[in-house]
Amino acid sequence: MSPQPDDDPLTLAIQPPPDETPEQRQIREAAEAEAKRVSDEIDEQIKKEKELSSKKRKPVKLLLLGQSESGKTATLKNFQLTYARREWSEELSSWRAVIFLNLVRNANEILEHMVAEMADLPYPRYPENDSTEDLVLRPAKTLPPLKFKEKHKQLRIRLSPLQEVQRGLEEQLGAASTEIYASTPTSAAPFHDADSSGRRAPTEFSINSSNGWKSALDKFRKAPGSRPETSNGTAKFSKDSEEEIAEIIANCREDIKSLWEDSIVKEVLSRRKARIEDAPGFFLNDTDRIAAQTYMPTDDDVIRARLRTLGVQEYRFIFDHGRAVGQEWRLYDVGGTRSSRAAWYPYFDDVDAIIFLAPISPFDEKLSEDRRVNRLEDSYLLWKSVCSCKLLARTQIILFLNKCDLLQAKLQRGIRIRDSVPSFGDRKNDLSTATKYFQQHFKEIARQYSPVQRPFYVHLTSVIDTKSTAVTLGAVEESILREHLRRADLM
Ligand SMILES: Nc1nc2c(ncn2[C@@H]2O[C@H](COP(=O)(O)OP(=O)(O)OP(=O)(O)O)[C@@H](O)[C@H]2O)c(=O)[nH]1
Ligand SMILES: [Mg+2]
Repeated sequence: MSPQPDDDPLTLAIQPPPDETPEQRQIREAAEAEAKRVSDEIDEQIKKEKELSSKKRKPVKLLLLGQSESGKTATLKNFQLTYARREWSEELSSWRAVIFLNLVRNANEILEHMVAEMADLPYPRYPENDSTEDLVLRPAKTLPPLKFKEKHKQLRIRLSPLQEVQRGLEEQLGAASTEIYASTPTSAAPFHDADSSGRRAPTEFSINSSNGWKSALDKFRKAPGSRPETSNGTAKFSKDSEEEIAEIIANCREDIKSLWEDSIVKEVLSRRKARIEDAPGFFLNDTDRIAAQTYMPTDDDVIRARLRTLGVQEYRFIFDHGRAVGQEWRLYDVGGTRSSRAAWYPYFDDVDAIIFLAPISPFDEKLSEDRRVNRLEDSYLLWKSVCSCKLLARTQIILFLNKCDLLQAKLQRGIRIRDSVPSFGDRKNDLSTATKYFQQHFKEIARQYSPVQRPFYVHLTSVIDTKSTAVTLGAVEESILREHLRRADLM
């Protein structure tokens, strides 16, 4: 039998005494009201703290934008290296195949130039409407022929297995492992049309986890022992193909080094204006280390490895230290070629911040996908479109003027900016003047085209330098987090 209300010990305990005087009753009721007020206040405080912590827990969304080869993926890798060490370490070994491919490609490219020079083939010509003077190439014959020796023929024969290795690796790593050289001309910002018409770009361009470097690496990892088929259907690499590839490359080590160090080969490259050392994924100065069966990639190798991003890739990290420890960040890394940019627009919605990468070293280079377009000019156009995009009007944009190391090296070689950028005029041709000049140009575009004025955040970077990039990312992290919380408060 359940107790009657009057018998309940708790009810009995809190009941006012039967002989309570009116004064005692007043005091008791006041005390009860005060206790309730304190209790309500505590409840309210708990509710607010819960709300704040759920706002904090909302993932920070960060989009990496910029033309192809601007350093978006390299920046993403720096984030992972700095804030998610465990995942980074787990992935390190998967990059071995990509680095092998980069090195092998370096060697094959030199061989191609050497063979062309031996056969006295004319130098490649770029389209008629290409206006850069240094690309107007002469036929090989105008210079005295180079004195190739037996050694060069031997190198060509002994290094021929590297062609098969390159094909095998490209097949296994998929489309991300090859660059786009020419595509149908597209505008700098094909997403712009979606913005102005108020329509969203088609969503089939959204995250496609079956492409991009992450899945390229996964494919390779899942395929130990697989037999990649060559174009004629024969299986070229048996057993553990990566180990077999490592062995072939290790056997070619001395020849690769000898090719790269040869003075006639250097002259070939100079005549053909092939600056392999400035191109993405250059590893020929590390042949000793990489062309070894026991080779394992270092942090720096992975940052310098080149694998093109396809589509849009999402990476989720829980930051393992720093101010944002425990906070989830979602980084979106996009493919930067002109034809990939239509896929960006759906990601502009609800993004906390954008890091825009503009490489400033290629002021005298053309886009590989459209050889009529100067790379710096393309970055200006893209920056203008991003700054003027209405959907991004209130989004924090951080500009990285990247590849400062390569710019420095170029200027030291005596390449004059004003030859490619006439408006640079008679300014001093040094790093500090050049970076100030480019920075001013980007700042002016932001001021002129942003629908709502916003602070101009800029960093001079060389994102292959992991130490200095970690410091930059520290500042970026703080500023993005502050903005993230401010936005959360407004919601
Ligand atoms: N020397 C130097 N190399 C850099 C720098 N930033 C990036 N790279 C290298 O340039 C190459 C291209 O960089 P990625 O990060 O792959 O370029 P991306 O912007 O992701 O290019 P897409 O995926 O094609 O859009 C890689 O090999 C990088 O290691 C830099 O500041 N200095
Ligand atoms: Mg990329």
